[in-house]
Amino acid sequence: MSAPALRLGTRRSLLARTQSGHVADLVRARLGREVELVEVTTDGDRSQASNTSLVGSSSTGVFVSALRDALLADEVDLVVHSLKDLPTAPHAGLALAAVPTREDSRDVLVARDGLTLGELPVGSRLGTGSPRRAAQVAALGLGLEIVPIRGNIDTRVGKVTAGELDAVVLARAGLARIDRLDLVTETLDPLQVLPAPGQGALAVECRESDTDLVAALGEHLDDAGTRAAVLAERAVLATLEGGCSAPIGALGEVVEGEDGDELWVRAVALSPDGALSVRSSAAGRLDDAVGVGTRLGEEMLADGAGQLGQPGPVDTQTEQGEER
Ligand SMILES: NCc1[nH]cc(CCC(=O)O)c1CC(=O)O
Repeated sequence: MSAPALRLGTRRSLLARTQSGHVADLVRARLGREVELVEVTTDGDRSQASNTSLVGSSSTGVFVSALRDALLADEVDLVVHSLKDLPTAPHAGLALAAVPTREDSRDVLVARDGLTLGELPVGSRLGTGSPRRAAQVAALGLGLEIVPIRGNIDTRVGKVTAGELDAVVLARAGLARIDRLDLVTETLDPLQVLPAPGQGALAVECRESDTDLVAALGEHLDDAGTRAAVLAERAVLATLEGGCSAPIGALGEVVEGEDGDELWVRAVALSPDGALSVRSSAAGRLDDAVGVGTRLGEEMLADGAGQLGQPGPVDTQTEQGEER
């Protein structure tokens, strides 16, 4: 008798289904297991359906927690998250079984008339719901008006098409996954806009107690370079979260060094208006990814990253309000 089909829990949105379908294909091809997609309805999806505001709930990760609940209730065997939506703290009973090879981690501009950031006239309206994107775009000093927006990719792009906004900033990976890279008018250089920790990467999560599945996913789906990069980026974030509420960007990259692969990490913390920022970088070995990221975060705190925050209960780290 062959093993029963693995149940892969997924949200209903186009991006979620595409990501889940991609991992299901990898599992079929590399583990030789049958996979069945099981739809999990999240509070976030429900409140979108009823058009209720999500304000206040995105910080707790409604999209992530519904999938995790389904895992813990044994309704599904594995789930796929956008890694940048995962809280930095590990979840009891769950294992980050695999981090597959990531998509391009950069942010992109989708602007009217094919314009790039530098070509947008002063006073142009640029939409983003991400404090990290808002602060970094403001820091460029282009005189753009930053307009807070939320909603899924279609909703955000639709505001440009409708003429309500001149441009929006999105994750390139999201557009790539839904096959809409044709919308991109500029890919933003990480020297100007550093992506969110984990951006462009997927997290494959399952029950820690499913040790065979954890091992098989780790062996066949995990990409060591991607895992090292995102572990370092998340270690920067976790370290800064302790003493800093400022928006943070971080990007780890694996480069070939003289003695084999090296991990390079760049990070930025900014005041919400982008006027102040602390930037730093660090390098190290892939098997010391968490150490590299942690030391980088500590150095940024020593450089004053803890003094960049803002008053009020604004959750600057979540970018989930933008997805849905
Ligand atoms: N902001 C929410 C979000 N969470 C994950 C993605 C897709 C890209 C990724 O996997 O990093 C997006 C869309 C975006 O940022 O434009």
